[in-house]
Amino acid sequence: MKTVDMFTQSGPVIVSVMFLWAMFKQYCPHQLLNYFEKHSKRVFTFFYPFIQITFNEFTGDRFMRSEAYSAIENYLGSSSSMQAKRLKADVVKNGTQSLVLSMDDFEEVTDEFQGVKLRWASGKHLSKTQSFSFYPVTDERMYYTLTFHKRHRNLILGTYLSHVLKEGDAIKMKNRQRKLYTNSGSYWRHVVFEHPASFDTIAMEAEKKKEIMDDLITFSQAEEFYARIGRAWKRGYLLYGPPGTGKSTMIAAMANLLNYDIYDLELTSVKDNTELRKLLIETTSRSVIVIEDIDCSLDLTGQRKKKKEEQGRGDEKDPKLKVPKEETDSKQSQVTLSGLLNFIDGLWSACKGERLVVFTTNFLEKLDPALIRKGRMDKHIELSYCSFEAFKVLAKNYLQLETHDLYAKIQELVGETKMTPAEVAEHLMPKTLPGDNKVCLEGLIAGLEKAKEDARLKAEEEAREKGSSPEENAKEQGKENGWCDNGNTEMNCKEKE
Ligand SMILES: Nc1ncnc2c1ncn2[C@@H]1O[C@H](COP(=O)(O)OP(=O)(O)OP(=O)(O)O)[C@@H](O)[C@H]1O
Ligand SMILES: [Mg+2]
Repeated sequence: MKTVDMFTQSGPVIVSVMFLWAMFKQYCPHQLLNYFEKHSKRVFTFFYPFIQITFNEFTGDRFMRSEAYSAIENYLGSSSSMQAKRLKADVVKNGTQSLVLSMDDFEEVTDEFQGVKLRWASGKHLSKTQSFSFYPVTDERMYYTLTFHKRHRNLILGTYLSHVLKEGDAIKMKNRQRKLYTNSGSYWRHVVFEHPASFDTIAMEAEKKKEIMDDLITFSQAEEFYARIGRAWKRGYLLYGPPGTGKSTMIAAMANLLNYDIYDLELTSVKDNTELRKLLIETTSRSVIVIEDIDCSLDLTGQRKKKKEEQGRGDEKDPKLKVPKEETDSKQSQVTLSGLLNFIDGLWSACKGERLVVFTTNFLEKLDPALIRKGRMDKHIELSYCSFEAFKVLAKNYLQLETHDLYAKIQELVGETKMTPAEVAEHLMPKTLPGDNKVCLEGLIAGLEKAKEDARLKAEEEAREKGSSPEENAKEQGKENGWCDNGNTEMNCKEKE
């Protein structure tokens, strides 16, 4: 589309009209002048080819900053720093401190959208408020005005303004300081969230890592999809595996990837389902709601089964319609599985914005199948003992090593032992600075050999007690813990069989 510089083209016309009006005022009879003055505004508006929109900093309620104003402020940030001569600076902390620039009062910048030029200007209303104070208080109210030619009315009022608001909100989300919330009883407290974990540093098979990242990114961009299919914009993840395999680290990496806040929900300190509901309703959009060690947080299985027996009806048929029995019985009762399931399924259908719900557990088999069925926990992710591929990620992070003569030995031992990434990482920590890579790798080999020997002795001892062979006993032991020989869960082993 041809770009039209409307301001340059229309300038001489406006100047001529104003000159004629001044001449007319000088020589015109009094009554006629009055008449013209009365109608001059209307005439001027008729000929004035531009439309002007004002966006005030405060809405009707003087204490509420207008969302549109702050979105525009963010949107204009980059063009302001390029074009305006006078700028205002503010510091934003998001991991590191960074400067955010916006245009100063009574500055102007131009913007271009689909070939149409527009002009943004900043202004300020000053008024003196009535006050009993010795010094008069000055009330400042900022505003932005947008000016554009009236022939672009539809484009600007429709597409352009929603583009500005969307872009402005996205910039605001990027610059904001993220928070880690924890609950103490029914109140959330927060600290600044600055965890360094990222998917680059997570030790895991590259293919699996990519699949998780793709899933997260697809979810975060799927607002229209969820609206179209009539589902709440939420996704449940269940992270399971032995202690020290990176479940908590992965949650931090997920939040960092999507730029989300984290709500770490401590269920044991929540008194009842009413408190749980309050806490969950208070969570904001673009957040990860985490319930760690779900199997330890509640006697989930027992309470659910007991409740089922008492009520004699299926709990999970339509959880949205039911009021948890505990809420009606007693305010002192504990959080129950049915309460938790109700909220996961139903509550956020009424809340705007996207949320991830992440459960972690060391014992998958202890969880009630109703809690982890697809739809509630959409994606089950196993974090397991350190594989050779995972070791290579750790070695790259900790030692900046791509390969080494000792890798072959490590590959062999890692395949035969169950060592968590946390333990492997501990061996790779340099003992002196600068570290000696060979010393670290030899330390790891010694650790792996010891773990292998310990496992062999343990299996022998248990076999002696049971009167079976060490190999059979090791297999039995794996099944009891829910883990197979190679560190995979029983469920996974079955899938593989
Ligand atoms: N897969 C991994 N990738 C990178 N680092 C890891 C990984 N697993 C564990 N670690 C390291 O080990 C430490 C402990 O890991 P983390 O707390 O994430 O384990 P977890 O699975 O949550 O354990 P738990 O079940 O006891 O809560 C982390 O600080 C991290 O540095
Ligand atoms: Mg953890």
